[in-house]
Amino acid sequence: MAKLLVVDDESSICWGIARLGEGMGHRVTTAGSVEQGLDAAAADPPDLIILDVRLPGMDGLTAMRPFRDLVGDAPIVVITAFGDLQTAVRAVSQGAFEYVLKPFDLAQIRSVIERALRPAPVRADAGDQAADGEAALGMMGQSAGMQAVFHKIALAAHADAPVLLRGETGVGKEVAAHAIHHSGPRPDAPFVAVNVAALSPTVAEAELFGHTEGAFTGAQRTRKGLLAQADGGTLFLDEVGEIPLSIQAKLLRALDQNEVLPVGADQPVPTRFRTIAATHRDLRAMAAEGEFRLDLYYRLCAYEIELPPLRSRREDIALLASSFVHSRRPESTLSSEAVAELESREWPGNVRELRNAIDHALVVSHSGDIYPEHLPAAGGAPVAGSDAPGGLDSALAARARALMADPTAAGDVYNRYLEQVEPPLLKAAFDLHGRQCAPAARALGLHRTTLRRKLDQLGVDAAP
Ligand SMILES: Nc1ncnc2c1ncn2[C@@H]1O[C@H](COP(=O)(O)OP(=O)(O)OP(=O)(O)O)[C@@H](O)[C@H]1O
Repeated sequence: MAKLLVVDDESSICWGIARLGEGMGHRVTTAGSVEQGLDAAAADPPDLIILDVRLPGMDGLTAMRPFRDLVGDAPIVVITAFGDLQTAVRAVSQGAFEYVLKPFDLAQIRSVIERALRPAPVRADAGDQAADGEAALGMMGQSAGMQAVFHKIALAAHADAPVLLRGETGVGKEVAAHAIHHSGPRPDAPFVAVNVAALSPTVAEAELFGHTEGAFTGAQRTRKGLLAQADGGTLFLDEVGEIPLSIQAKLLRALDQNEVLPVGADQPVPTRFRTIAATHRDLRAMAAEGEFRLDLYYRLCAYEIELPPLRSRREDIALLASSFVHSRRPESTLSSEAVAELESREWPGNVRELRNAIDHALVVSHSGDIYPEHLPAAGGAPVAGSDAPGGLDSALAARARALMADPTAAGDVYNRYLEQVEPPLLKAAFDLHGRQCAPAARALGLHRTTLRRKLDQLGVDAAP
């Protein structure tokens, strides 16, 4: 039997966990505030603490240190309804055993209790480093998908394992890489970002590994490569799927041996850094096709974090959009109609595209608030480098959703939708057939007078 202490101001949660703990054969004490919890822990130190973050008086995260002083290494499980990146990072960096999001089910808590009380052969000491670099932690998201990402970032920050960030273009892989670096133990060490796709294959080797004076035409002096510049810090390899095969073996050797051989040099230069790589491509599939070395893939991907596309976490759109508006022009607000329109779109370019749409709207709306008419047209060109379905289907789906969300279209959505998609078809057919109604109508399978009437309505000069 173990002693559990539950600190939460929601009595129903205390009650539920207490019944669960007792059912598991443990003795459970509950407290509605940190202050009461500290008194209880001082009187009878528990073997496990389950601690809420938002509490009246001192908050749960601040309370972790005084609890630690009382209970030593006993596991502390943090629970919160308000997960954000800072909370996750602070909880993990202060040695939380686990970070559980509300609402949770009791089966989840049961499994955490079982694991927390299991004697651990080695318990990782997450150390005492406060999470600095808060500026880099401006990563936002309230969706369950982003909460899970924050948790993984927090775990990754305090491990040295190579991280692979996966996700479509614009989902936030680079901000996540910064967050991992700045939340880790060496936030002031160099963070060297390399966009591999932007490196020309001819100079990639010299850029990455450096070169000696005279190593090739134009190499007028010795230059330190990016891998050597990252020494002691983090190397962020963006678009790592684009790295030329010819360089992959040399990169793998450098990562394995913690040294690089600059072009033209005969002596390696030591360098030790953590790698964070990012890609929107499926590296495993590339490896199967022989386009990416499998051994390099394994070397880069000890820990994988998948960033979900924005269309699968629509609840983040209003939060992100409002904060982009606020950070650029605090006196403007985003109307609820604009939010509905933004939430209806597909965002193949993800958060980057959303941010650009807000920038566009801020220009168009001059100094006022933002309404749907200020936003750029939905479903722009597919975003380069994206595997997202950015084309016609998503543009049409976005229009459909916008109409469904428009109260003035209620009961007439079908006709209103056709009114929007039909004109480009009719005009294209008309133009393609030399602005002749008869052949255009034949190609479309419409009666000639029907086409003429429709073109008249559109204001297209369709005289026979
Ligand atoms: N969760 C987030 N909170 C706030 N801003 C974000 C978030 N995710 C992305 N952004 C912003 O969106 C833009 C694109 O993000 P980022 O460059 O990290 O994407 P990426 O996945 O690395 O894109 P690419 O694959 O094209 O390089 C940046 O301006 C970034 O600040």
